Amino acid sequence: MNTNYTSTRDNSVHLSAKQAIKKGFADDKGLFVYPELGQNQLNLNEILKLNYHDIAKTVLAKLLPDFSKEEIDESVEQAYRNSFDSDKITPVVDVDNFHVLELFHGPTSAFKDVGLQLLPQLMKHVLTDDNKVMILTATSGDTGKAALEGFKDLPNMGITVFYPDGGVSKIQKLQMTTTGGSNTRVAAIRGNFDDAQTNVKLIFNDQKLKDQLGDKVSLSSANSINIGRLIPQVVYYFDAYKQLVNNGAIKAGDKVNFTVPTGNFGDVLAGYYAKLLGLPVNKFVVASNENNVLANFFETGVYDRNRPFFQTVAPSMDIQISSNFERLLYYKSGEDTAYIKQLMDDLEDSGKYRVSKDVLKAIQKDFYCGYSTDDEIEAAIRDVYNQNGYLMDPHTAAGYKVMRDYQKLDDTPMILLSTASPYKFVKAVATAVLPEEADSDNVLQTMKDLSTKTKTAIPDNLAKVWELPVRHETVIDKSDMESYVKAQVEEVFYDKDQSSSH
Ligand SMILES: N[C@@H](CCOP(=O)(O)O)C(=O)O
Repeated sequence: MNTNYTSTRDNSVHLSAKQAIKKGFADDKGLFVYPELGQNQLNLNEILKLNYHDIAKTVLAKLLPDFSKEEIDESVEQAYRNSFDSDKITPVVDVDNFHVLELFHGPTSAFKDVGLQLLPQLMKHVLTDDNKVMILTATSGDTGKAALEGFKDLPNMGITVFYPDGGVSKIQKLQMTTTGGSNTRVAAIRGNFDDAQTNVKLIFNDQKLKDQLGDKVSLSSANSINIGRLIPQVVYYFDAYKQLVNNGAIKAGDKVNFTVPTGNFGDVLAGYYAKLLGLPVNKFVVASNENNVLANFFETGVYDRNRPFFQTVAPSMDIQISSNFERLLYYKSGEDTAYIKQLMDDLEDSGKYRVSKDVLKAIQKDFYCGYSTDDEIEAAIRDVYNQNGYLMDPHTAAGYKVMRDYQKLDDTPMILLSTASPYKFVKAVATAVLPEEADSDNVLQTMKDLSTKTKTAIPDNLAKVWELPVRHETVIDKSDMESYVKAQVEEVFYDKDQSSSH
């Protein structure tokens, strides 16, 4: 068996990709990583000849070596055959002197669909006949709905989503709470995203709960902490580069920059994996919102989450513990798992850690980081719409502002990742381009007016979500998440007669 994966916190761990996907999260609280990722690169010239599906198969074959060719082919085809409204899956659009990589053409209008249409298909090949898995997901708005949609009604799989009560947009909430399916569960928690993510991680490592669930039921994750969610995102970096080569914007081998708005650091880490696998990238420009822990880290080398938590107009990035940053530290420290364990223990004990000068320098070599305030996000949406007729969502707009700052230093061709449809964040977008309706409580009407004014189509799933009955109204304390999970495992796997209204 190929046991290519280890833990960021203990290099004596050896697991296959299938085992890592099934577990989602390491027993030592670390994340699964593929050591020496840069040692065996992909052939860029070959990749440039492929369509999206075939690039996906090539990347997966490299990073998930214990999946058979048939398993990978079937998973990719099932994931992407009919679910996206663009043949390109993730099309690149030219705007001004930069390119926008639109990642919101999937069934829930967010980039999370790219990973979460594929992860459930991979999971089918991971579970043996009598295995059952409950997928636990912490969301600040986008991952939740994409995970619910991906895992809905799949045999032997259940999906439980926790979101911060009052901490997501009205439409994000509606998307999640109207989800059908007999195996879907959604609970708002009294707390923020970091509380949800921290408690989900604690639940994964709760031995008493594992004993109660027994051998046949395991828990796993649909967040980017799971390599099966993260690796599919590597694909669109290669595909975007190919699109630029094909439309003559760059020549094969030229370097590009990517700007990535991010909270949990998964999306931009997937880009770094693409670079390690041979994609010619000069810089990754990382954009946060006012929860600017990462931006401060890039200046000081100190990751310090002891600060107020802000609810911003870009709620999916309202995150102060960027889980995947741990994976970057692993690679940038020379895969020093003892060092990573020490840093993460410091974070747990005191809410902060300081990296060495060498590690900070190594990170700054590939990454630049900045942040955007709510006012800057609003101005960016307005300016780009007025000047270029292109409508951005608030997260993409946060990226735009930081990208413009960085472009003063470097004129390498730039690709800005657009992470979600503007129609998921109608209030913030209307404030920028439809100010007369910004205060309206009628979000559906504002959505329609936004579409009329900007001559852009409302994605089907977001237009129809208003007609669906609300099925999930549970609100719980964060301290009750574990008992909630236990009860949902019982219902989903052992009591098929239960009403699916939760
Ligand atoms: N931004 C996310 C938060 C979780 O991030 P993930 O990429 O690790 O799933 C969200 O919208 O839920």
